[in-house]
Amino acid sequence: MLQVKNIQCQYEGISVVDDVSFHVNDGDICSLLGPSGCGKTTILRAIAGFQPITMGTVTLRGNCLSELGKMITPEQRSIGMVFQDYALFPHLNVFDNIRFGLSKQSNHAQQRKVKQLLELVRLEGVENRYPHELSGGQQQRVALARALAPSPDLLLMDEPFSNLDAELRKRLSLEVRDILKELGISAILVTHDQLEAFAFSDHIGLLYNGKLQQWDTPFNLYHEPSNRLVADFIGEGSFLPGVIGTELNTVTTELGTLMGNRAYAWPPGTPVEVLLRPDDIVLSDFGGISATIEKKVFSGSATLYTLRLPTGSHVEALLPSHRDFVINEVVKINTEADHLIAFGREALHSGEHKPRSS
Ligand SMILES: Nc1ncnc2c1ncn2[C@@H]1O[C@H](COP(=O)(O)OP(=O)(O)OP(=O)(O)O)[C@@H](O)[C@H]1O
Repeated sequence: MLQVKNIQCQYEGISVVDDVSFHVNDGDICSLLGPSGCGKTTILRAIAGFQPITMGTVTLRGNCLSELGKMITPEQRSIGMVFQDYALFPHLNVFDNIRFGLSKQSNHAQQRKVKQLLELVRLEGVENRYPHELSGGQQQRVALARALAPSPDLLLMDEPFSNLDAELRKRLSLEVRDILKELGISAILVTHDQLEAFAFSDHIGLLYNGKLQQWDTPFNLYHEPSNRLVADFIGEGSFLPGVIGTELNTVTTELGTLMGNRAYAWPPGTPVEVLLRPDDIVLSDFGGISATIEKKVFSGSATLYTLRLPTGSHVEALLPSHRDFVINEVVKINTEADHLIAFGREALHSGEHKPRSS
């Protein structure tokens, strides 16, 4: 339903979004993820109609909204927007804030719609309060209801949960996802919080320096990063040196010969680095490689350990926290990595794609 094709955006002649393309299907919930300044908000503003584009097109349901020299106004786009600071009208109560976008409808239709939305976002009973009389989470729900009131085709959300504490943030983002899924509304969320993007989205676009590095499902972004930049940015993990083995799909490393779920295009003996996620490393009761606990970070049900291997290389392991290892303790480990991603060592730090034969 939304197609963003080869768009470029500039500020004062300098390109900050370059050749970005993706599409959003009906009912799809997506996120734009990336470090500060990578261009997420600029892309969202280009879709909303606040930011001109200097190349490419933005098309919604087949209608071109933006191209070079053309920008349909935000009000004519059938796109709702929720901002980081909620942008509620301080002089209007909750009911009137939500009703704001419905001015073209009859009074009766407005009343009915606002009541439905109050129920949907679970704010019945506070409709007469003013924004300053609401908690952050309640204000965010009002902002959501107001953006949903005109039944937009697409909802855009710019860091909508970032002013909330961690617990509320998590709960509200899942609630909002449920509401959007219930209504079948497509949405794009801008966030720099990857766990939020993982939990919220069907698809995620990872941006770096104004370029889209990968548009994929959260699972693939984590397990099948398309280049080194994505692998570095997403999740925890370590890169272990190895060489392509003689057997198909294998890489020989100091943790043994690892077998992945793909055929590598490099010839045997090519030096590579393999990406090992913390959940790829398991404790081994029989045999295995000795590793020394160097650091540990407790996170409730699991502990993230940094382990030093005999050669001095490091890997990370996420282990159930009921077994509590101490710093400098030596443990035996093995790998269980189905998605064995390798990068050519010559491509390190260049962000170059890994060769794949299939
Ligand atoms: N009005 C402006 N004038 C000039 N440069 C701008 C303007 N707005 C943003 N930029 C620059 O454009 C680039 C992209 O900014 P953008 O706000 O899209 O990034 P972002 O990924 O949303 O960042 P953040 O996560 O920090 O909000 C940045 O380098 C930023 O400094």
